[in-house]
Amino acid sequence: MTDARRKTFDELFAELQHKAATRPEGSGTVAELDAGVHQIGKKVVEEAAEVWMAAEHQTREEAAEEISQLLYHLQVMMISLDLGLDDVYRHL
Ligand SMILES: N=c1c2ncn([C@@H]3O[C@H](COP(=O)(O)OP(=O)(O)OP(=O)(O)O)[C@@H](O)[C@H]3O)c2ncn1[C@@H]1O[C@H](COP(=O)(O)O)[C@@H](O)[C@H]1O
Repeated sequence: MTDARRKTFDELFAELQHKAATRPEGSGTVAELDAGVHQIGKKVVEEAAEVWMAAEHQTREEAAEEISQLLYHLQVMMISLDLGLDDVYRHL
């Protein structure tokens, strides 16, 4: 991971929505969506634990990477539940 910004939260969400709609071959997102809410939930919990461990025992950069992965899996869960960004943002 470089310091250059690759994409924002909203941009990633739009990309994942597009993947879900077009189902390109080889997409990990499509595979995770097909695996279902239970499996996505396990990834969310796994990544949350990795964020915690990285925060306590690893570098800030490693923690940032784990946080990005947690955000990704949360977005997959949102799409699986047919939740849009506004459905979540209105609770912030
Ligand atoms: N940002 C992410 C992203 N963050 C995390 N992950 C996935 O989350 C998992 C990270 O888990 P770990 O590092 O713990 O690795 P792991 O435990 O070995 O992973 P698994 O064996 O469980 O798959 C991996 O499966 C990654 O592929 C992501 N997968 C995809 N994206 C982005 O999502 C977009 C769509 O991706 P595709 O659907 O694959 O085309 C692209 O822009 C990608 O860059």
